[in-house]
Formats: sequence, C-alpha cells, structure tokens
Amino acid sequence: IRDILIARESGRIPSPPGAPRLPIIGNALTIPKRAPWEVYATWWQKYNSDLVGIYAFGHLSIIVNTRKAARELYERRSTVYADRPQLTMINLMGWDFDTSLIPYNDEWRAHRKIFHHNLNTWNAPAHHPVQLAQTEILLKSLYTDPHEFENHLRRYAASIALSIAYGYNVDSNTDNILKIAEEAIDMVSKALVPGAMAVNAIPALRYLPDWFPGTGFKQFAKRSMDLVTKMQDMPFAHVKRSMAEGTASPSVASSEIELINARGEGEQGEKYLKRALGTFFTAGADTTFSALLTGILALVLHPAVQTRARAELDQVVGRGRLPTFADRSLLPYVTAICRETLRWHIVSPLTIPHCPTQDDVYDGMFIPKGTPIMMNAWAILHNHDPDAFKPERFLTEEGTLNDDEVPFVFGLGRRNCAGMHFASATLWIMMASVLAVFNISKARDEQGNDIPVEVAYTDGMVSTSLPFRCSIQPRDHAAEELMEQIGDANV
Ligand code: HEM
Repeated sequence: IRDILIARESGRIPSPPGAPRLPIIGNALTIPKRAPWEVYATWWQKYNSDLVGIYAFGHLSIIVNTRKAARELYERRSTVYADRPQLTMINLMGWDFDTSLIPYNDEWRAHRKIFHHNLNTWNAPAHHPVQLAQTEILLKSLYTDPHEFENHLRRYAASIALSIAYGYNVDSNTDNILKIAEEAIDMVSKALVPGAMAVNAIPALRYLPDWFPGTGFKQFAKRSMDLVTKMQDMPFAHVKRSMAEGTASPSVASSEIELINARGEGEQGEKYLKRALGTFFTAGADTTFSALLTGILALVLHPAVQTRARAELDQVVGRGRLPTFADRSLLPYVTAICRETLRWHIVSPLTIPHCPTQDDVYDGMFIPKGTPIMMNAWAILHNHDPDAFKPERFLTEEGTLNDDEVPFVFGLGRRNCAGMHFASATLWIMMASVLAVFNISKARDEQGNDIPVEVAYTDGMVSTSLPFRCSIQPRDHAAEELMEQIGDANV
C-alpha cells in the first residue's frame, strides 16, 4: 500500500519498460501487427522484465510475459485483476452482453453461475451424448467430402455450441443463425484490433453527428448491434416457443429457464440467461474450431505421432467401434496429443485483457487502475524446443500423463475460460475418432508430388491456421465399414 501511495503521489515508481516511444503517439506506429506475442516475448529478454509496457496516445497497456508474474497477478491478486477494460466500440456494437467482455459485477457473477452449473468438471459429461452425436456427423462428412474438412470442422464446433446452449441443430454452413453469429464475431474482431477504431482511444467521438466525416464507425456499430440482438433473440425465442409447445430438446436454455421460473427470478433472470447463452457461441465456436484445425495440421505434419496414437487406440478400443469418453483414461498418448495441440499453437496467444480495479505495484513497477493487462501465454509456453510437436512433453517415463495440463492456454484466475473442460473434451473426442479411422497426410498434386503445408496463422485475438490442403482417407477396409455404419440422417 505504501508503494502505491508513493507511486500515485510522486510518480517515482516506474512503469513497466518497453520499446522507445515518440511524443504523443507513443508506440502506436510500431505496435507489431504480425504475431505480436512473438515480438513481446523478445521484449521480455531485451528489457529483462516480467512485465513490458506499450503506450499509444497516452494509454498504457501491459504484457505479462512470465508464469511467475501471471500467477502472482491473476491468481494471488485475483480479486484485483478480475475486471475487463471497457472499450467504447464494444458498447456501441452491442457486445456488452458477452461474459468474456463485461465488467466484474453482479451480472458477470450470474453468467459464471450458469456456466459453472452446466460446464464444470462434474457437469460437462452430461453433454457427452451431444459431442458424440456431432462427432459421428463430422466423421461421415469427412468420409464423404474430405476436401471440405475445414468447413466440416467449423460447422462441428458451431453445432456443438448451439446444440448445448439451445438444443439447436445447425443443418448446414449456410444456416441463418450461424451466418448471423459469424458476421457479428467477424465485426467485433475487426473493432478490437488495437488502433483500428479511433473512438476506442477518444470516446468523445461517439457524440459527433452521423453526417460528420470519419464517423463511419457509427454505421458499423449499428449493423453489429442489429446482428448481436438477432443472434441472442432468435434461438432464445425458439427455445421458449418449443417449451410452450412441449417439443423442446434438452439444452442449457430449457433447464435454466425452468430454474428461473421455479426461483421466481423473472425478467432479470431471463435477461442474464439470454446474454450468457449468446456467449456459448461467441466464446466457444471460433476458439474450438481453431484448436481442432491445429490438431489436424499437427497430424498432417507428424505421421509418426499418428502411428503411435493408432497403436494405442487399436489396443484399447479395437477395430470394431469408435472411441468413446469411457476410453479417455486409457488413452494417455491421445490426451497428450491434445495438450500438445493446445500448446503448440495457442488459440488466444495474448488471452483476453484483464484490468486492475485499483492502483497496484508489481516487482517495483507501477500498474495504474484500469490498465489493460494481457497475459502472453505464447511466451509462457514456448520456452523449450517450442516449435517441435512433442506429445511426450505431457507424459511420464512410464507413459502415463504428467501433471502439466497447460492451464495458461485457458487463462488464469477468476476470468479463466468457463468452458475449458468442455472444450478439451470436444478436442479429445474429435482427435481420438479421426485418428481411429483416418490416415491424414499431405495432399498430392497432379504429378503425384506432396503439396507443401505451411504453418501460418492469423494474428487476431483468436489466432487460426490459414487454409492448408491435406488428404483424409479411411485407414483401411475396417475403417470404411465403421464409416458405412454411421447413420447419415443428419449429414
Ligand atoms: C479450445 C477452446 C477454447 C480456448 C483455447 C479458450 C480460451 C479462453 C481464454 C484464453 C479465455 C480468457 C481467459 C482470461 O481472460 O484469463 C477464455 C474465456 C472464456 N471462455 Fe474460453 N476457450 C475455449 C473454448 C470455450 C468454450 C467451448 C466455451 C463455452 C461454451 C468458452 C467460454 C468462455 C467464457 C465464458 C470466457 C469468459 C470468462 C470470463 O470472462 O469470466 N470457452 N477462453
């Protein structure tokens, strides 16, 4: 407390070090656009500091580059670091419903209760039947139309999120609700790129009249608001309608609505529920898709990993059926592949910014209240032979799983990922099932030469592999027979 008082009154405690800055604009012109997490990791060594600072137009943001600092700030001081910075554009675009963006307040607590109630370690298995059914649809789609694997994986991740939340079945990649939600997410990703929207740095711009030059952001925000409202209202209304008709499929929405009615929580309860349910898709679909695609990319590039996984699967599951969650504890190598997938390319390398609710000091550096703080999970998990894909990192010498569950990938502290057990289960069942029946290899050109596969990713808050080509073929006749047995009613 003494340090903080001194810092506030005298400004003598320094801020975290960082790259040289220009007057007024600070580092605005030099904020890295390509893989910023890799650049910030080099600053950690260059400035020999757990925290590094970036200034743009007088605003400080801090990057946490070490596990020691991440654990201290996000976990030991978790009550202080559980807030989120509030960007003007988020509110104008209607995204102030999203659990991962709202402040640390009563509404956030109500959302987290809903997530906890439905997706914690004990309750997540209740959704296994949906995950298994969707996995069968995925396998059949990969079997019949392997070239479209990226689209199949996208639809799989989205379908799982929407079926769990609303019992809603996505029947194609052109599904109306899916299209609305994807456009809404695309718009918010653009608005969140640092420096993309001047109104985030100068909130007063929102009061300029619509005709004023440079206020295109207002039209952009209105379109987003419209999409975001539909994205939440349409599936929620569908659940309420089908509950009234007695035709509702089991879902988080229907069971929580019953609880709200039983507890008499009325309109307020429904409002919070509707907004939390919207987050099932916004936080769960793109992130899961990114991890699934990385899993396939890793398999294409590492045939020896596939061979070892198949030996394990054949021994435990045999060739007459598909893997189920009951096999999970007996398949440590497959689980290690999933953990290495999450580590090898981190879905959200800089995670989502937190901010402190009061002034603070860490290791002699001053952190003003409200400063956006990003944990560089990429730097934390990319220390030893970082680019190699080695599932063995997660195994003991005896071949059992070690204690390392890559927690940084899902964030830390009170705002950590509310769907992590569920997401890990989806990744696991997809990888186990695909490995059990398919050979994944490089695609060939017309001359029969392997088409090279490049490891290249997008740079946003959710970082996803750029498109690549590969061949997905049934392993053998036994695998083909299994594929033929899968019903194609939903494909
Ligand atoms: C592989 C898939 C996923 C990854 C890598 C991932 C990662 C993350 C990360 C890094 C955060 C920010 C944590 C922090 O600020 O400290 C987060 C937040 C969150 N995630 Fe996930 N996530 C995944 C899937 C899911 C799924 C499937 C759901 C739900 C259906 C979900 C729900 C949430 C929610 C609600 C938050 C906001 C938590 C809060 O602010 O209180 N995530 N996730």
